[in-house]
Amino acid sequence: MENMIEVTSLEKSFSNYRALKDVSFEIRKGEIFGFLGPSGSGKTTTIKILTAQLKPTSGSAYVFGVPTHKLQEERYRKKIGVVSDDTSLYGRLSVYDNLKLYCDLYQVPLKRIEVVLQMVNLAHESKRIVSKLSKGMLQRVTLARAFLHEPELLFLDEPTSALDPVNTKHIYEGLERLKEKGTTIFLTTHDMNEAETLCDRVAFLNNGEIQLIGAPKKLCEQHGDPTLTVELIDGSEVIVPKGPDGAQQLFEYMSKDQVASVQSNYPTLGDIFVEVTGRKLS
Ligand SMILES: Nc1ncnc2c1ncn2[C@@H]1O[C@H](COP(=O)(O)OP(=O)(O)OP(=O)(O)O)[C@@H](O)[C@H]1O
Repeated sequence: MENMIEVTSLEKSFSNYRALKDVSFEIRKGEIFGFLGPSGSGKTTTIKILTAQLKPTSGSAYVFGVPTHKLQEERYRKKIGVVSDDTSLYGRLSVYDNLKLYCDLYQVPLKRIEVVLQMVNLAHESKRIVSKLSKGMLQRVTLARAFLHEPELLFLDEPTSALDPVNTKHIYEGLERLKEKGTTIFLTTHDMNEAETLCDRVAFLNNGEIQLIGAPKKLCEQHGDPTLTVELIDGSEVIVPKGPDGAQQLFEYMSKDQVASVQSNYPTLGDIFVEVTGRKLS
């Protein structure tokens, strides 16, 4: 599969502080890739380098097969969408007028506004003045704006941090739809559930270093305990090993109709993060 992003031995220092240390990863076309790390681990710095807002100190970063400094060119800018804390919306204008300005800038038909407002559950709020919106609504307008020009590559810096569960679910559905259309998504989050729900692969970032990369399910299997917990109908629990011995035990419980449930003993991504980095994510 074609790579959308290729980062090799990336370093970023601010004065003497090394914010990114020998960071390497690639992101395939059409993937949702999660960058997970606690506050200060270097997630935003990475996004800023990948969107040409910051220059790396050393190492290389390629997006669409070109070095990131070329991304300022209009033909590449049009293919990228970025959502971060910095909303850059016009406070005195309505939601609709903010999006209209963006349509003009990116030569997008105005009918897209309705589509993206529906994606972020703001279809009935288009006349609201931006300065009067809640933090969560602002976050959703920023997402709508990033979806407007149907970018090939989306950078989302903690896209649901201000959202309630209903709107979070709405955004997840929107992101899944974009993925189905082939959009590649680079997502940073503190939220392990978000990563497990959305991401094809995740990288754990800690103190500017990548400590683990993989598909959430695979990571859980690799770090899992090779046992099953069998809950019996009398309420007791038995741990049985996976494999032929466990199968025999399970068969005996089942043939006596004693099994209420069977569960794999997999850790969550959060458990693995603590195991690998020695620290909690949030
Ligand atoms: N312009 C800057 N000048 C000096 N230090 C900086 C600058 N930008 C980031 N840093 C430092 O680099 C480190 C990584 O910051 P970064 O914003 O990338 O972390 P983060 O993982 O995105 O954190 P958060 O989850 O809180 O947004 C932090 O220690 C931060 O203080």
